[in-house]
Amino acid sequence: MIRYIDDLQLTGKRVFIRVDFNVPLEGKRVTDDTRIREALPTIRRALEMGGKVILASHLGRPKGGPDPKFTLEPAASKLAELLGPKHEVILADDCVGDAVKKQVKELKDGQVLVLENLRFHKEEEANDEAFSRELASLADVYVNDAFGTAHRAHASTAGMAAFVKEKAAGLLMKKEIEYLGRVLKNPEKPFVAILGGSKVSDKIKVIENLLPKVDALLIGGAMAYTFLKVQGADVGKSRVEEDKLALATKILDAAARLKTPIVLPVDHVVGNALTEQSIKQETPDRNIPADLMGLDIGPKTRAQFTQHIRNAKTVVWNGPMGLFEVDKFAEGTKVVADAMANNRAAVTVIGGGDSAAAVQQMGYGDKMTHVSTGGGASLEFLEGIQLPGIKALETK
Ligand SMILES: Nc1ncnc2c1ncn2[C@@H]1O[C@H](COP(=O)(O)OP(=O)(O)O)[C@@H](O)[C@H]1O
Ligand SMILES: O=C(OP(=O)(O)O)[C@H](O)COP(=O)(O)O
Repeated sequence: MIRYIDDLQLTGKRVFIRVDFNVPLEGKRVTDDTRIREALPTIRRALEMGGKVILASHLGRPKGGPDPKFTLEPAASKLAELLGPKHEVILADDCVGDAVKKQVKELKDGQVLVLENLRFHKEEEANDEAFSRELASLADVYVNDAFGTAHRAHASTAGMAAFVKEKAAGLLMKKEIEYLGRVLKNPEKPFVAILGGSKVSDKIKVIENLLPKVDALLIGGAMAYTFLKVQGADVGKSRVEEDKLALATKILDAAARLKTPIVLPVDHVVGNALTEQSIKQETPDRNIPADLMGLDIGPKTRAQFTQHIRNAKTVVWNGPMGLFEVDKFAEGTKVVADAMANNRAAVTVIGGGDSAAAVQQMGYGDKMTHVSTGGGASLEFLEGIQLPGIKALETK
């Protein structure tokens, strides 16, 4: 059983909240504050419930020692801006040690203490027991709201849960488990999954887990060419994982046995380079000229995919339909986002990573039922793996 923050009594207690403030930066500027905004409901709830709020996160992949390039300072400033003048946000110099203990002790009502990057200590990623205990010593209550990092068994995401009196999931974690879980457990039918992105190998376990559950699996993006090659189509210079052809064959056979349609592109937008300078052509069918590569799904495929999405009651999508970073190859990704946004009768869930970024960028974010804040974490969740960060919250 997992308890949620609302199930706890927080008045006067030190509430240690593991958040995922691993946000993209340009210098000192946070270029996408989604993860910070998504953590606000839990932070606000803990403050309203009278808790003394301590936030901890990693940022980037520093090499196990302090490094100013990876300070949480930009994230803490962004948080202060989002929380408004009623709350003071204090950034600690470290995440453990006597100075931090003192700051926790002196924390006043309404103040929020942000600990410095957990990965400045190599013990964090090593899930070191002594370090876990040290983090736990700062907490009366441990709340994990870092869904984006829930696939890591680190001290702050898993280890410390064993050494705290009380533990619970935060509201973002709750939302992620609810919506991603619904897709896996009892999706309303018809249930359509759309997978794209660069590699079959990244999505193989997701395909295997979803195949028996979905009414149709739509495949776009570069990964489609490995499947098309197996089926005997000409794929030209498209990205194909030659060493995954046998695997793709196995998946197509499994789908045939289950009578689950795998819908592959029937036409493409092709080019000769991965840049805006590339030529752009549409193919009349699924074959690609020898000297060109498939960089987006074509208009007939877009229409087919749209039709499937329009009729669905549950849609889950992970991975772009083409080289969406280049405008002239972004149409397929946009059409899928648009079709999902316009199906108001369906539960629409976007796995994190590039597809989530594309959906936000294109302005469809708030039109989806749920856009996951986790890339790797949402993929592993959809693979059916119990994430260590969630498992650690289980109580008897
Ligand atoms: N046809 C294609 N040719 C080359 N690159 C592609 C193609 N389709 C998608 N991509 C690229 O794949 C990347 C996303 O792949 P991936 O990391 O697997 O997706 P996600 O992060 O959503 O799981 C993007 O950079 C996108 O431009
Ligand atoms: O951004 C993250 O992962 P993601 O890019 O897969 O969503 C998480 O914060 C985990 O970071 P990590 O992959 O350095 O452990």
